[in-house]
Amino acid sequence: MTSLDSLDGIAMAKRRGRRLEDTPHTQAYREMLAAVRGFQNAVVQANPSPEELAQMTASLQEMQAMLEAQAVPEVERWYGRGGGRDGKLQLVTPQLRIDVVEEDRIQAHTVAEEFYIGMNGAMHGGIVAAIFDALLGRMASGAQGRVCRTAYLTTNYRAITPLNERLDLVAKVESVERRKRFVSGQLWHGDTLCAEADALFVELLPGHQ
Ligand SMILES: CCCCCCCCCCCCCCCC(=O)SCCNC(=O)CCNC(=O)[C@H](O)C(C)(C)COP(=O)(O)OP(=O)(O)OC[C@H]1O[C@@H](n2cnc3c(N)ncnc32)[C@H](O)[C@@H]1OP(=O)(O)O
Repeated sequence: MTSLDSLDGIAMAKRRGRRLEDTPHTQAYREMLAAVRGFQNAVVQANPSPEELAQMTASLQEMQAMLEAQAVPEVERWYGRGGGRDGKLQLVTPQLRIDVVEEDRIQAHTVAEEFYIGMNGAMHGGIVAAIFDALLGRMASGAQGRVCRTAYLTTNYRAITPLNERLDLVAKVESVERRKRFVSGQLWHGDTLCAEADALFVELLPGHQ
């Protein structure tokens, strides 16, 4: 562990929350992550032949070794940064695009690819919750970039959330009490409310992880 691995949560978030500089090198990283997304979508849809599987496994192991040789401490990583209206460089959820940011309300949209499938064309419920965690966390963070953690997040699934279709999201601050921000969110497919969530985010204190 290096000294940079042991920053407190606020210091780490301030370092990791900075927008990633746009250089040919970081652009190449963005393109690689987009290729990984494409690969994930292809993986879940294909039943390759044994020969193809052996070939792909060998290639993947080679690429994994290349990446492992370039591993850096969390604070220096590009993964998870990005920010702005195009969302972060990450693979946990579909890419979230922020359309409107107000003091107590955010509007965003996304399209979830095949990788995020649960069953029978519906998005996996854990991914729906992860989308809310990211969006509501962004809402709690606000323009000031408060560093918060999720204390609880309750998701209600009202209708199937479809893949490969535009989904609209809205997040609101319901109330604020000291370090606590109670926020809510909705996920819509057209006129259909697919899911809604209530969450509490607590602002970290210096020294908190
Ligand atoms: C579209 C988007 C594009 C992206 C664009 C980038 C945006 C960039 C932002 C990203 C945002 C990501 C957001 C992800 C965030 C995680 O996913 S974090 C990971 C999941 N969460 C965790 O691991 C948290 C684990 N829990 C903890 O660390 C601690 O319990 C907490 C939550 C920090 C609270 O601990 P604490 O600071 O010691 O607080 P504590 O004194 O116990 O309690 C403070 C108050 O909260 C209350 N409280 C605490 N926990 C609870 C609870 N579970 N239930 C009810 N009340 C509670 C207490 O009762 C107390 O209330 P009051 O006495 O003030 O009335």
